[in-house]
Amino acid sequence: MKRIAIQGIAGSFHEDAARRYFDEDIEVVECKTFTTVCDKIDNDEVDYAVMAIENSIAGSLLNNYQLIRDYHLRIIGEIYIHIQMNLLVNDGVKPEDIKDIHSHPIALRQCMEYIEHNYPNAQLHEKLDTAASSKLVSDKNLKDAASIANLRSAELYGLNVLDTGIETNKKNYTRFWVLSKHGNPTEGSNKASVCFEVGHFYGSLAAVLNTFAKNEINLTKIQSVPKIGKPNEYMFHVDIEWEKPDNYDRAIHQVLKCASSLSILGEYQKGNLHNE
Ligand SMILES: O=C(O)C(=O)C[C@]1(C(=O)O)C=C[C@@H](O)C=C1
Repeated sequence: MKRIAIQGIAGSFHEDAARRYFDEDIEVVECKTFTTVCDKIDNDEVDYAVMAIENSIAGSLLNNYQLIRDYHLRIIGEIYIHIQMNLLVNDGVKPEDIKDIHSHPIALRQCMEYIEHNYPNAQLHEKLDTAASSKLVSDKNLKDAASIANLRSAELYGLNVLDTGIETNKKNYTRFWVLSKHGNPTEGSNKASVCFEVGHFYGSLAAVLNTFAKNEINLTKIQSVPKIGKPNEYMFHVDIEWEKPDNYDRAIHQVLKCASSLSILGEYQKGNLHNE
């Protein structure tokens, strides 16, 4: 059975992403931090990892770009999960009892309008993941607290659903990458994630982007990530898609001539969007 590392515990969105991507029996290895996730792949303790890279409301997880580069991990796939948030409580807890709300910081951000409108005086507590907040509320049998998490965590930890669909924007998606230590391009790849640096002179970034355009390569995301310890220096991470593999090969060849460094982090199949 494949072993998959995630940041978080059973019932988190990471677990959901892992189970949906592999669509077979997997063993989920729970980790406290993303660094532990990377260590586990590096030490061959797991076969793959699933890692959130961006959310349609909260934006990119910049530190995860850095980790993937530092650990030389390969991106072998991606999956988009439709994120729906729920307010979960123990038996007998009513809305007026709630003084504390526990969740992952990004999940709290996704529900801020609801919280401010319904629980303006509640104390917010940031936890490592949404499921850990449900587990805490349940384990301690808190009668004045709620967690914000998904429905599976309510089932797993025996909580009741007080309110559902509480995220501010209903088009709330998180994109997860599937990572491995080694890995060849996935068969039938039509997407790649690459990162590069350019010199500090006019037109250097434009030259790289024009090379993609000229070769009919569709740029789906560009993200600049600061280089730690080197002020004003950035790595550019781009996601690109193609219809004809030859166009991709030619574009990469040409980019090598105009970028000062180029790494291909992974070539994989464009991910599907999964609804809850
Ligand atoms: O806390 C969880 O359940 C997670 O899987 C983490 C996470 C994230 O990192 O953004 C995943 C999806 C949601 O956007 C909220 C939280």
